[in-house]
Amino acid sequence: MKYISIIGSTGSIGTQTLELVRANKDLGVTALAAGSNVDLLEQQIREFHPHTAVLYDEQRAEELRLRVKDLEVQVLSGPEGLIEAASEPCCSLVVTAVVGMIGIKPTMAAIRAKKDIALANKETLVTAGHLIMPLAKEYGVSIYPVDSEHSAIFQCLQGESDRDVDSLIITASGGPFRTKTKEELKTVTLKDALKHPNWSMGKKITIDSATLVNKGLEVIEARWLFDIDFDRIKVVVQPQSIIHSMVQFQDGGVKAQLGTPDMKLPIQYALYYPERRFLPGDRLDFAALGSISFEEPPVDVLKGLSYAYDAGRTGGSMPAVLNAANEKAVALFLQEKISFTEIYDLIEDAMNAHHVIENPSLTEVLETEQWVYEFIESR
Ligand SMILES: NC(=O)C1=CN([C@@H]2O[C@H](COP(=O)(O)OP(=O)(O)OC[C@H]3O[C@@H](n4cnc5c(N)ncnc54)[C@H](OP(=O)(O)O)[C@@H]3O)[C@@H](O)[C@H]2O)C=CC1
Ligand SMILES: CC(=O)[C@@H](O)[C@H](O)COP(=O)(O)O
Ligand SMILES: [Mn+2]
Repeated sequence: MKYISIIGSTGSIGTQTLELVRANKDLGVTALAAGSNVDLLEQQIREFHPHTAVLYDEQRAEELRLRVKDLEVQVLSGPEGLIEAASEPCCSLVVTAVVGMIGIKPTMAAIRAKKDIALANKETLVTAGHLIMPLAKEYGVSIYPVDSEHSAIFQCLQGESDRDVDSLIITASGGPFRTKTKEELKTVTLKDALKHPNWSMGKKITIDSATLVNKGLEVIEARWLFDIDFDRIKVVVQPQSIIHSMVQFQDGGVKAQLGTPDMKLPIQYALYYPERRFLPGDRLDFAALGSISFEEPPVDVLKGLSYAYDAGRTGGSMPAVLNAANEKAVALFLQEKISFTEIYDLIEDAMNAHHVIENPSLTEVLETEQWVYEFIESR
């Protein structure tokens, strides 16, 4: 039996992870954590019987405590609750499926408790990769990528030697605004931005795909996961999202991982690595597909990717600035308080105003996040 904890169990990645638990009798759940969705977390507790359940929101946690008092489950709240869920003694792997920098501390706690990590929460590596990767090494913990592109690269790298790798080629769908002009982008709506062409995901990452910030975050995530320079990480638009990413080798050969757009494959690969398991679902029908195409990323219009290369190459606290400004800007866009293109303005202004801290500590990363929020609020 393999026991897992899921931080962010009520979201897109969390619920798909639980579908896999439901389908595989050798998986069990020790802890489930979410933000405020009391109804769904109650259902999940009744079905999966974790020892620990966490709602970040203390009031909702109190409501949950009353609702599940017939069960043997401890209900916790707040940042300490997330840390406890991530360090549950019986679990061997933590799925980090929470959205945003709130994932940093539970991920570090899980590593210190010697849990392997199935990492979906890319914001943690983007902002604190310089702390997370050495910590994982120190504690002998594996970090398995769940993000589809990074899982694809990880799959392509199996059986290969690092010294034979020339470059990583991350594919991008281009999002719903792939072919828009700068002028057209000014009038797009929230509804337009939430229509991802290929993937069904949480709202924040769906907006990030539309701005190309998602691809930028993924470039920085790849830099940490695969310990490779930015010059050797390339991005190509592959609008059908059939090729999930590729690795080019020194001899010119290229390996790609292909599949239908279904996150259950990368999640399952991370849960069972190095074993592959049967997974029901549609299979690719190449003849019916006819063709797959490639394009240059439209970096002059969708500026998220360029910001990320700049932030990544600058290093230090700059990726945290990019990420925090984006998290705040996307939240404002989702509340329809700013326009789509103002997401770029907020990121650019925050990055321009920031004085970089080299090799920031965790405290400095979190202070940088706070500085960005205050900077944006004071504008
Ligand atoms: N969805 C996808 O297909 C993919 C997602 N990812 C990455 O995975 C992560 C999760 O994305 P996704 O599943 O789409 O996001 P969702 O918005 O669907 O889910 C987010 C989850 O995080 C929980 N959460 C939010 N705030 C807190 C908090 N303060 N404390 C505890 N839990 C909290 C939510 O709980 P509640 O429901 O209560 O708000 C929910 O369970 C992101 O980093 C994303 O970039 C990467 C690749 C693909
Ligand atoms: C499923 C997944 O991993 C997402 O990150 C997805 O890749 C988003 O697609 P684009 O950012 O390429 O539109
Ligand atoms: Mn991805």
